Amino acid sequence: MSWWSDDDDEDDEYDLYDESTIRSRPNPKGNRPRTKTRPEHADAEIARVLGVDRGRYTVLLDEDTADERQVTAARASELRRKPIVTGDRVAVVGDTTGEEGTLARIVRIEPRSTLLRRSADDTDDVERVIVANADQMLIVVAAANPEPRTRLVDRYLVAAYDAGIEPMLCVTKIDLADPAPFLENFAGLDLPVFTSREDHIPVEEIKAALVGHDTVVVGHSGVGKSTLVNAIVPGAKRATGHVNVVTGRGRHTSSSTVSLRVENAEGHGWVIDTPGVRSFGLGHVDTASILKAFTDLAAIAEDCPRGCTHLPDAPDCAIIEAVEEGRLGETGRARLDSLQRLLATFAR
Ligand SMILES: Nc1nc2c(ncn2[C@@H]2O[C@H](COP(=O)(O)OP(=O)(O)OP(=O)(O)O)[C@@H](O)[C@H]2O)c(=O)[nH]1
Ligand SMILES: [Zn+2]
Repeated sequence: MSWWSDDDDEDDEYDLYDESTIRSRPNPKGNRPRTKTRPEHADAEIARVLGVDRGRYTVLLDEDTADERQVTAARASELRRKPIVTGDRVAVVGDTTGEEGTLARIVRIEPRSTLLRRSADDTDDVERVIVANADQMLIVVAAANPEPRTRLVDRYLVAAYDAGIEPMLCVTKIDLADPAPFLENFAGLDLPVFTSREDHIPVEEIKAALVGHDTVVVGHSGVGKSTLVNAIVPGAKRATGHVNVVTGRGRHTSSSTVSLRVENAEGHGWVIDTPGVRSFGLGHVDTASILKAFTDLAAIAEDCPRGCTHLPDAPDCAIIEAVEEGRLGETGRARLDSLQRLLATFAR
């Protein structure tokens, strides 16, 4: 089962294993809620969640110090069903030595700077969280085999914009097709673009963009994402698969989300590699969160009539007027086209 398909349900089966079986003594003072009288876990240490696997969390403690270590942890029952995801910063207590067979306990989720979410499909308002605290998204798409799909990239872009995450694009397999026609679709966006082929991956260029950031890497199965990640993070050992020449689909060879450290002479950053995405519903996205990614256009939209859709038939739309008057320069038209394409497809 894909980790994307239903994280919450997975937790159900494993609730058995969390620390709820270890009860604290009953509160002698009576009926105030137990959480209020509990110590505030002042001794808790803050850790980075590297990965989640069947109710167990791999967390990193004392990051960037001599004591840095990976620890296995379970969620405390007081967290109830709050999802904890890769990239979360959490407070852990208990045995945090990380020694074989030990299990620490996650008692708190720290406030998140960003949260990448999806819904089961576009009509679903229930959100699932995917990755926390990423500030960049690297969208990997193949120039061919499988054929690039503008709409899928649009979906990633909207998810990133909605979360306040900066998107970047890497087109792989440029030995198989010229990526230029596909890239024209995104000419109006401030989207850094890398192009890559297996025998000539721009490793240093990509690393330079990743160092100092937490980057979630997304892409459809078979696009060469693992090949790319393995090149950027030597030793990552992301499983690579083979594309079925008939269907163009890859086998789902990388099935879990992992955090990998990416390094160069300047420093390091984190790459969060997600398994091939099959569904990426955007039922929770609204017009405002798409528009806010187009900073310049958003400023102009303040002069739009109330409730303006900014779509081609919108009366007195200030953005459309600005573009028609040439006030947004040569790229203005392309940016408006991109905005309208995303709004028409995803906004509600
Ligand atoms: N021609 C060509 N093939 C490539 C390139 N990059 C990767 N491939 C091949 O594409 C296939 C899929 O690559 P992976 O790296 O496994 O793709 P993935 O996106 O990680 O796929 P999953 O593991 O299924 O998520 C492999 O056979 C690679 O050798 C490229 O630049 N050009
Ligand atoms: Zn408008």
